[in-house]
Amino acid sequence: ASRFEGVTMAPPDPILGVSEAFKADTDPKKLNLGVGAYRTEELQPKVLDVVKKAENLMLERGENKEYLPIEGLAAFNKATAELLLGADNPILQQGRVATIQGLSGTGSLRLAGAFIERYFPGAKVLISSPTWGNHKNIFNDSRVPWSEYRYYDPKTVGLDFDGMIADIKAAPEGTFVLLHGCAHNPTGIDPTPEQWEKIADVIQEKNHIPFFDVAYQGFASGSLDQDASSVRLFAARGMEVFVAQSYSKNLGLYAERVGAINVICSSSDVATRVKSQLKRIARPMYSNPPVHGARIVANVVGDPTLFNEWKVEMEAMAGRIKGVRQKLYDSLSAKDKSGKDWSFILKQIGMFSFTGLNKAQSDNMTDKWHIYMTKDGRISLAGLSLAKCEYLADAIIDSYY
Ligand SMILES: Cc1ncc(COP(=O)(O)O)c(CN[C@@](C)(CC(=O)O)C(=O)O)c1O
Repeated sequence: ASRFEGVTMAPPDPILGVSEAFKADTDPKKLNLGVGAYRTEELQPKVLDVVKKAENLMLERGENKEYLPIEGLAAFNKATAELLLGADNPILQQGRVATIQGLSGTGSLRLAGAFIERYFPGAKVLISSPTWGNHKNIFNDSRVPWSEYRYYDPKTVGLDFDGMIADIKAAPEGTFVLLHGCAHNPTGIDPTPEQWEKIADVIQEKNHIPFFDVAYQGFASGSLDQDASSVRLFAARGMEVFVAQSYSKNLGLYAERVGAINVICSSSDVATRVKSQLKRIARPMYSNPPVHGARIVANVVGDPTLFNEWKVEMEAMAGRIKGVRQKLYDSLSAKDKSGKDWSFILKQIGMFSFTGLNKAQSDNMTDKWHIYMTKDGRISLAGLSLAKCEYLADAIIDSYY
């Protein structure tokens, strides 16, 4: 008998497990609207042209494979903080940001979770209801307690803003409030600029610590600056802020695992100490991060021509998704005689649409129509083509009623 008798079978991941089921499906009509990974109109993965150009540059230079420092590639850390806050942000000149290159968004969130567990014993993280499924795993495994603030209102298929504010206000002073910088996952519903001001007010009033997860900067609206406006608003108020970043979606570096954790601190002295302790946590966790993707980001951002080309490609990706949103809305509106209002599909932003389909209805989408989606009713429009919108609309209407 094995020594591992006690090890039971883990359930498939609610998001990544959907891709596994999709791969196993042999039906030619199958459609993967599960994982938030960008596909072209031909439903193929996309390596951005600027990424290929940056890699060719790197190959010509023949760079070495020496270990990076624990905190990552310096040129990347500089570029990522400037992208987030704006290169001319006085916070950067004052040296008040501790930036550590992390293993993409997930690894950066995890590093922050370990830091919170170590330096804020008893503190809790407040996460949106619903939120990205892996947030709960990350804080559970970091041994940081969490609870939820109201976010999605099924009645209005919109933001339950009053509920959100009330729950943040009711949390014990010094709670970490996890906020999606833009393109909320899974709802695709973002606060308005006025609502962000009020969210910042209540967080300041309660002396909470804002913790942004920025996984879609530039990918949501097509503008890097617009998508960072919520974070910059909080930073401009002089708050100390955690911000996790990811280049999986906006630069298509999914499997390169490129991201960062930024801690905006009240002084450069504090930032220096915070950075030193984040390094101390990273060293026994993975020692130092992978160099390839970080060099790609540094090269793209560091070269004005490549940087501008990246912005054009990002706008094109965001634009393609807006195009399928419109086509899906038109198809549903044309086919659905019930008069249901499907306009939430147009109002939502980013790569997801929260359809309101329940688990049984989502199962029907898969079992009968071979359309793969997460069981919370989320569909990734990044995996949808214009050509497939009619088919998807038929499946949604068949499953809804
Ligand atoms: C809000 C949010 N934060 C962090 C991440 C982490 O991404 P990274 O580790 O690759 O940087 C994701 C990715 N969420 C995806 C796109 C993929 C996933 O589940 O990992 C999703 O389908 O929701 C995300 O949606």
